[in-house]
Amino acid sequence: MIRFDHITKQYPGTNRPALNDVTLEILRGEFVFLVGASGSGKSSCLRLVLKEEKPTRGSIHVLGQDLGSISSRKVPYFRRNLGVVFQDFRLLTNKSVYDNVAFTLQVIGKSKGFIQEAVPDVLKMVGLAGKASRMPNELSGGEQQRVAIARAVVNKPALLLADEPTGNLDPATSAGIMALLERINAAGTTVLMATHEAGIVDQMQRRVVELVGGQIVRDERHGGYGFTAAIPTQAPARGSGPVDIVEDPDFETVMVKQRAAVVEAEARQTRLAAAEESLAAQEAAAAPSVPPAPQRPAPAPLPTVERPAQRPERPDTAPVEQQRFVPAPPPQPTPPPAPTMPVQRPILPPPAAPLAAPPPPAAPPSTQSIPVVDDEDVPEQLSLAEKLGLRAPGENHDQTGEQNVGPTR
Ligand SMILES: Nc1ncnc2c1ncn2[C@@H]1O[C@H](COP(=O)(O)OP(=O)(O)OP(=O)(O)O)[C@@H](O)[C@H]1O
Repeated sequence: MIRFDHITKQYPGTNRPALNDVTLEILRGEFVFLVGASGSGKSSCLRLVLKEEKPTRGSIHVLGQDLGSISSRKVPYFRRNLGVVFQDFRLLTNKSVYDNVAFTLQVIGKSKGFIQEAVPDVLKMVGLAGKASRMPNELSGGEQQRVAIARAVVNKPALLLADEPTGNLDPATSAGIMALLERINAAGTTVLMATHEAGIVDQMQRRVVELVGGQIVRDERHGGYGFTAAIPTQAPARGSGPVDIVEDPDFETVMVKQRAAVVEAEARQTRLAAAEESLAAQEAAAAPSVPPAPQRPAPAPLPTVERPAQRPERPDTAPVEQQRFVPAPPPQPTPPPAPTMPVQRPILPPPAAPLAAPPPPAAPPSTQSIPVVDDEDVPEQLSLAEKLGLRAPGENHDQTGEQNVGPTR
């Protein structure tokens, strides 16, 4: 699903790498937490998977594709197989909940009929079926994040990347968001989540990959947050009830459809990767001065066993061995010693009723700056559609995104 082979990432103008010789493999269906102190390289990992950044050294394979062989022009198509959720939600503030989710499908040219079926389904899955016509500023923070998750998964991605998705939420609301991500993972979507939330990681006991100074220092099958828990976590607010995620009786029907769609999307991606490999081989044969592309490993077989509807795959079937990664000592300046304070393990509340918190102001869309290194790099400022991988960088589009949207090939 994701493979980093000896990845080093050094940003221009810096004197030490953000990631230093990182080798990591994440298999289909896993739920992986990426933890580590601020600046340890978590977001850099996610940006590399998204191909927002290029590694300085090493190779990355995602969904069977060597990212080094994907041209800038094809990056948006590659990203259609990924869902991305950010800490600041990044909703379109002038569009309703329904339209925020539908927008993702409109820009990739899905039919009106498809959108009219898919959007209510996914809103049901995230527990917002009754709030489709609300505007983002009429929602709580947790609800806004659920819209963002709905938007990320409506296209049935095989892989969901989440960069601190609970960073702006209180503990009770965070627990609800995590329950939702667990259910999405149970439907077959692989989840890679960067987080500082010790309580969540400790509670879920999923695979944990810990970074210190750009190197993996721990890769545990059933991990807790570990020594990086220096960042204080809030106790649940008094009176904040647990969060109702999905109590709709049709929920399991929706999840069955979601599972089938993810399997289908993976099969489509495998076929696409094989076709692109064949095309690359033909192009290489036609241009003898270009060295042949390194051979890609055969795609892993598709899952043949349905996962249980209620429970995600438990770690005892996970393919990772505890503490299997023992990194070499970092050659760069030694990272600060791990804090010796005991790990905080706040108890997460059980899922149940929605919070009545006042809606926070919608976060403005973030414009992340990406350094330009050469012509192959993605442009510095990306629009939302570009950021979502739904439109080629630099491609013309209108202001609202409601007109002239469609497939870019
Ligand atoms: N665009 C950039 N240009 C230069 N340096 C960068 C850039 N992005 C990140 N870095 C540096 O790379 C290192 C890793 O940053 P990264 O954002 O990956 O860390 P992180 O673990 O996600 O941190 P946080 O938890 O605070 O988000 C840091 O030292 C950071 O300053």
